[in-house]
Amino acid sequence: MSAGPVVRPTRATVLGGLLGGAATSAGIALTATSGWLIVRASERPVILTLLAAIVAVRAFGMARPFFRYLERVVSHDAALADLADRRSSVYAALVPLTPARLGRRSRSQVLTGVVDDLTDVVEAQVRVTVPVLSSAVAGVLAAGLAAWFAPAVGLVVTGLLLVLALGCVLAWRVESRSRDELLAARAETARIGDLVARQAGELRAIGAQDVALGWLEEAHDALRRAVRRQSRGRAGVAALVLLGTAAATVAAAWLVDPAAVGAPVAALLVLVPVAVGEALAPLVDTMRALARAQGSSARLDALLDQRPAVHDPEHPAAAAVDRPGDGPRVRLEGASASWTGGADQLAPTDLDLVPGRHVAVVGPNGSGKSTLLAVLARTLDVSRGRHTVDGTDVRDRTLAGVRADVAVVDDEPHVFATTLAENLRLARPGADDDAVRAALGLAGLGGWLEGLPDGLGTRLGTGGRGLSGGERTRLGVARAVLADRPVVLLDEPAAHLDHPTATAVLDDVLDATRDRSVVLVSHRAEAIDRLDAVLDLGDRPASPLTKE
Ligand SMILES: Nc1ncnc2c1ncn2[C@@H]1O[C@H](COP(=O)(O)OP(=O)(O)OP(=O)(O)O)[C@@H](O)[C@H]1O
Repeated sequence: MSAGPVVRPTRATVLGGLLGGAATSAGIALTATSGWLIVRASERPVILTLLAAIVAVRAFGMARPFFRYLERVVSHDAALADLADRRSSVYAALVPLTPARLGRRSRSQVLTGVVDDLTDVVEAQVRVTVPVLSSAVAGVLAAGLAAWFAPAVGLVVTGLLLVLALGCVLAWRVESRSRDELLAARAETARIGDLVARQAGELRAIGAQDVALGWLEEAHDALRRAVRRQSRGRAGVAALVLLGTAAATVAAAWLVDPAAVGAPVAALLVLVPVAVGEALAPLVDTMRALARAQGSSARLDALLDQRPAVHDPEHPAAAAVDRPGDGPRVRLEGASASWTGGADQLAPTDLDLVPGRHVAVVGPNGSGKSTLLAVLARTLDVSRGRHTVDGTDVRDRTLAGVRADVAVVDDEPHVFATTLAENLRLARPGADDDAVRAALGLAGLGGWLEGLPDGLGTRLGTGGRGLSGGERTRLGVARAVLADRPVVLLDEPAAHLDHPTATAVLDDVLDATRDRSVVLVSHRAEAIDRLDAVLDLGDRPASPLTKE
């Protein structure tokens, strides 16, 4: 899926552009007719002859905010609706890419980036498409009106419009070029600053502090140069627009003959380039929004155009009906996997899971423990070897079918800003209160629940009750228990807990999942003695079950 073109006129943006054009034209007409009125009034005519112009000045003065308001309502309404639609479709496109195609950034970082980028792209409708259309409408009207009074002034205004268009192109080039340069320079400054701050002790110990400070100085210099280039570019474009307006005003004053058209009309014509320059100059600034939106759109496209790591087969096999126990038999035979399609991050691994069997997975950092869980949860497929469920290769089954058997508990279960009951029911919508209470009890949260003033209705998360690390982990376990899936994958559930809490939590987890197949990734020795087998991924190349 692509984020779509940045500038894409729709019915609403065209309507917004026309309304904006009416507002900008009213502003130009207000300046021009005011000039006419002031000069005509200085001739002290009969007051009645000025009435039409006075009414016109008032009408233009009121029309400008009126049309601007309508333009804002129409264009913002359309942009917000567009944002809602595009967010839904982008989230839907992100789901199949999660987690394998999202890189190593956390999901919240990915989501924050996507939300910001999408907002930039949608805002471009309001900040770029509408002003460009408005300016085009107002510019053409002003040039036509001036040409009607004096063709030469019409040509001058047309020339000014061309200068403004050139200013926009130059501004867009300045912004597009400086965007990448500034982003790279800022990232490099932050990276080296972080290194110097975090590793200060080590750098001092090896006498490399001055060298590192030199790198920081170089990074700052590069950032300064990038900012200076951008500022110079912006200043140059602003000067071009101002000089163009001044030159057009002088040219109009030189070309208009007050004796031929009368002093009031001459004043009106001389003021048209001033009014056009003033009303359309902000268009140059919209090029910042355009360049930013194009960068955001390119980032979104790069993310969303990826092929998901796993997908449904064309002709899925049916799930086994006669299972040996209460759950599936899951087997890995020489299974290896890669996140990127290159080198394997999980070396050939064997695993045999049957209901009631609890297996610990250990190994040093980066040995592929979480990758193994991703394979079992089918967010990643094996690159070699076999992954079967009840004898059927999982790639012949639907993703939903395989995942329906699996519950995953990671080291930081998310607590949503809603009630305790709703936080649990995410795992099994429709579960009644008794089932929710039972799951909390099995996860060791029974006593905690009794102490809550509002029981299951207690609000958690932002604005609600906070949870300790242990309570949070148990909440994740309670969700897995409530989900009632036969295979439970636990990714370092006790990672952030102290020793006694970790022991208690892991004991409760293993009791609560006694009849299920469990794979527990852990660096901690606390619970491992209670498990049926230990799979050591640090023990390469073979990966035997070392304890039976
Ligand atoms: N979503 C991902 N995209 C790309 N590479 C990844 C992704 N997740 C993990 N990796 C890489 O796969 C390799 C194995 O990582 P994995 O998280 O499975 O190891 P681990 O044994 O669980 O490590 P740790 O104990 O630090 O959690 C690492 O090199 C890691 O950088």
